[in-house]
Amino acid sequence: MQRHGNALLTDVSLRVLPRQIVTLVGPNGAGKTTLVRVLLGLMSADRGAVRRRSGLRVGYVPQRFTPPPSLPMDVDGFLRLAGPSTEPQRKQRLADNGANDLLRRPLRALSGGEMQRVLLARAMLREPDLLVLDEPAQGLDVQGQQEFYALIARLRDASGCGVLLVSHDLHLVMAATDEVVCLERHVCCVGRPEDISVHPEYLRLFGRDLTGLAIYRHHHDHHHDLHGNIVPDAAEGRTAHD
Ligand SMILES: Nc1ncnc2c1ncn2[C@@H]1O[C@H](COP(=O)(O)OP(=O)(O)OP(=O)(O)O)[C@@H](O)[C@H]1O
Repeated sequence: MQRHGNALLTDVSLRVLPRQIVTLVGPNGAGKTTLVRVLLGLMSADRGAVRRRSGLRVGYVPQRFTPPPSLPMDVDGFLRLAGPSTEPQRKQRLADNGANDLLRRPLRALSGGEMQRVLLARAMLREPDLLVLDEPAQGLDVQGQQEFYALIARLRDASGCGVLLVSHDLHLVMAATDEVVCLERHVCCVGRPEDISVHPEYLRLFGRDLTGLAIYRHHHDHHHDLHGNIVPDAAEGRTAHD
């Protein structure tokens, strides 16, 4: 996929199965959001195909949502915008997310963590087969992120939906994910966390200290030109870089 002569995504392939949590990690500008937008049908790729199971329902949780001042509504009003639902259903979705007391709260009064739970409740009201979350825990503290990822895993267990999660927080998502896909405009590395966490290639890509806060080190046998195209290092006599 190219835009304005820049290669945004090249040779990307990924699959999300029912009940599976797939986490997309990669540095800033790696194309994670672009890939999510292609998968959601909001952008079209120049080549390739997106295959959806027939009748697939998708729930989406964006990176962040700031309600405009011109939208004075409470949480219940916001959830009603998601589509037809009853008040007990809306209450239940909030309760599932540990946000029981937020139904009558003005949307603009919510904390960052509360807003993410409301956005998740809104996505789950659609009873999705696939839940897509683009860096949903950004802005939460470490404990808040851990709780949020654990909540996503519980919702997956309860509903059986597949989950595609975008995250920078490799060390936190490791516990909650079934498969990690590392993207830097192409797929650098993919596998089950327990397998790739001991794989030399994975350690080379992400650093060795997986017990503490993971140090995000990204090693390559190639580099990218100014347009994002992949250039093998051997072609220019370069050595691998961090
Ligand atoms: N429509 C577009 N036209 C041109 N360039 C674009 C377009 N959309 C995205 N880009 C560029 O593509 C690159 C990838 O952007 P994207 O938002 O997908 O990355 P990301 O991995 O989600 O980054 P971050 O972690 O910073 O959110 C960026 O350099 C961005 O400027």
